[in-house]
Amino acid sequence: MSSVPVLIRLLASSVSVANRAGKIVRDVMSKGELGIVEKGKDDYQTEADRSAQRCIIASLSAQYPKINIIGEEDGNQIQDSNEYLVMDSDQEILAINCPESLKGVEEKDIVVWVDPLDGTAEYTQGALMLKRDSWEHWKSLLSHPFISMKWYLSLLQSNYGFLEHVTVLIGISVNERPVAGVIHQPYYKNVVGSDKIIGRTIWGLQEVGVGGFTLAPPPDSLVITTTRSHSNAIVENALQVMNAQQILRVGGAGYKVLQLLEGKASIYVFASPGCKKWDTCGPEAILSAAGGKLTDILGNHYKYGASESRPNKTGVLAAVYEDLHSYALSRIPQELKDELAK
Ligand SMILES: Nc1ncnc2c1ncn2[C@@H]1O[C@H](COP(=O)(O)O)[C@@H](OP(=O)(O)O)[C@H]1O
Ligand SMILES: [Mg+2]
Repeated sequence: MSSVPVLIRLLASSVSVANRAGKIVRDVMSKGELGIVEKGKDDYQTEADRSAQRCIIASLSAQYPKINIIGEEDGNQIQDSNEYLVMDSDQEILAINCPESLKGVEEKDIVVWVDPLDGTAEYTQGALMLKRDSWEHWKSLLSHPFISMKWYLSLLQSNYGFLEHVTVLIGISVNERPVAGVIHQPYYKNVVGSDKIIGRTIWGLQEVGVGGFTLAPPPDSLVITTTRSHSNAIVENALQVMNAQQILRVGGAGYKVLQLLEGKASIYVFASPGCKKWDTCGPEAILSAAGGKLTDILGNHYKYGASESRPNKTGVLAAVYEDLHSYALSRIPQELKDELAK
């Protein structure tokens, strides 16, 4: 076991702990007590964010004490977390042949970025689906302060509301660059043989590739994916200049990168400082392991060293093909780049 390089062991542990965190996310939802805290404008935290982060940080730091692990939520108290300790490792990942360039990586060289629940807005809105069999519930939603008629209709039409947009993200960086990552989708519905399976885990590793899903080429027409809950005038401006056939507004950075990887969207454009390092580290690692590229709106890569500032101040631009990324970059007007770089 100890002959397996630390980077491979860490990725295998991250896959296992992300699965457990996904179960925590589902359990909090089914208990129905979300414990919502408002961190800032349009920025919420729930009991699921807190507990899933405790589980991930406690489990990884118990096994890899010298790794610097940074989570989205404050207060990484790891006392009382024994119930959450996950010491399993994904066997498929453990069997991977480590690329030469990563064999010598030591714990002290690694920074891990954790977003225990990406798409919190969609998660809290998903709670509205809990009592979906009750007519009284649907009637009461009509007067809900956060729900427009358009949302109401889209909620009525879907089984899970926006819960499929929710992901657990773990990004592994070395020398400031993301080299491996995990995106777990707690509400993904899957049928294997006659069994209904809920949840899936996608991973990527530099020079090795990706797993947990089927990589698909981008759609024939230009489809842009972007935020559905954090838009503003600059974000919309950057969308307009793309000349897209369709705009897919979905929640979470992880889910948007999944849209690229599964051929549902061509480019992810978000011209705003709202995303943070934990939103992009894991997704960027997987996207680049699949041959894609994630940068800011100016075309520069983010750095993931522990001392980097948390916000991705100059936005996100990503695509599964380099030429689509270059196209998108060429469409962004200089004034817009200047505005974000201010
Ligand atoms: N204006 C803003 N304020 C706070 N967080 C923002 C934001 N814009 C984007 N984000 C964060 O970036 C992630 C993706 O956002 P979006 O779904 O709008 O594309 C979300 O992560 P979390 O859900 O983990 O908080 C979201 O909170
Ligand atoms: Mg997030």
